[in-house]
Amino acid sequence: MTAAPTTLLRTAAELDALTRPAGARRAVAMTMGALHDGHATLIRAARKAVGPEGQVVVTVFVNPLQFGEAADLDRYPRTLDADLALAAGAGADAVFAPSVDEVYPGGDPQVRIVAGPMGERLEGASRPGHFDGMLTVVAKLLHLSRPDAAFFGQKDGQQLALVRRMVRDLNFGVDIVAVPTVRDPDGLALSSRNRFLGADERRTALALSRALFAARDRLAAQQAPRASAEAVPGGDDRAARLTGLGEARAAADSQAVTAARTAVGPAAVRAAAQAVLDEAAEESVPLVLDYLALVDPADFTEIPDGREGGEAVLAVAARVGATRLIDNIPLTLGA
Ligand SMILES: Nc1ncnc2c1ncn2[C@@H]1O[C@H](COP(=O)(O)OP(=O)(O)OP(=O)(O)O)[C@@H](O)[C@H]1O
Ligand SMILES: CC(C)(CO)[C@@H](O)C(=O)[O-]
Ligand code: BAL
Repeated sequence: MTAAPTTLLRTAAELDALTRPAGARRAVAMTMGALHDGHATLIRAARKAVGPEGQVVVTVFVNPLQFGEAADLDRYPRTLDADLALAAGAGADAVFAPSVDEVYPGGDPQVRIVAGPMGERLEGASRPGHFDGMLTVVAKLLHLSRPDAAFFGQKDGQQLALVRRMVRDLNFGVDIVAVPTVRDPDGLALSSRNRFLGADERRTALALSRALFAARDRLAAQQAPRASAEAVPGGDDRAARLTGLGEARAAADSQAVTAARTAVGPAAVRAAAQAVLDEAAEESVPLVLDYLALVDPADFTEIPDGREGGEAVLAVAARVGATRLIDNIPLTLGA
């Protein structure tokens, strides 16, 4: 079955004139185009949320304001015809694909959203001004499309956290919905920039997701003995009693269990990921690490080594050849 075509809207006036039935909810999925299945998942989630009566608008706009390197902006893929077909297949009613002049008619805007300290860490440190430019266009696109809900991918975790923060701090009155990262079967997070990777580069790039999974597995392995330690009645007391009885082997086992109980920590999680990245740095097509950080999902500050519980995001950014990639994974410490 071929999907109903989406309406292509080129101007703010056309978007403004897009009507919806009374009571129908509108959802927006913002993109920079070169759509892939990660975007399709966002659009399908939006469609599911608003139902068949609702309206799904996809925006396709490569926002110059959020690019630092001119070369990155120039080579960013632009594939509007394929994007329209993908958006239609995923359930979009309309695609808003304005020109740069349409979005910024007076040139670069004088007044912008400032991301603040949270926008200066990690991605913000590597791409100065990126998050100010991103939030400025997200604010504009929210005003132009006036949705009830906007859908963002967890792959761009810091972006998602900042959009949530802007909407809350500045009372935008729109629901921000997060969509889990969609990956290729081998683990690589889908990204429009993946198309720049040659076969060898792609093999090296797999180290990003492998590093995150290694950290997740290290955490799970530490948590399994910890869970059984908690099931042993008496823990440390029992070890002492057994030593007293000369049952040295059993005491050693109990002490190992106690040690495992305290071993769950940020340093071990980071180390597991770092080991994979270090290996990839030695490949003939090397991975060049930008950052690996275990952060608090609320504000993207680094989690101190002493913290053993709570939600965390392990985030990584690296270059392979001329392509810069990011990925992250949510983790629960001490669960
Ligand atoms: N693999 C993915 N899974 C889920 N959501 C994704 C994925 N890739 C992108 N998205 C989301 O789609 C929206 C648009 O992202 P964007 O157009 O920048 O795509 P992209 O693949 O991240 O491109 P790139 O990282 O190369 O700029 C963002 O909310 C982003 O988080
Ligand atoms: C949210 C966004 C569309 C703003 O340009 C962009 O940062 C993206 O594609 O993630
Ligand atoms: N996917 C986030 C947008 C950017 O890289 O500029």
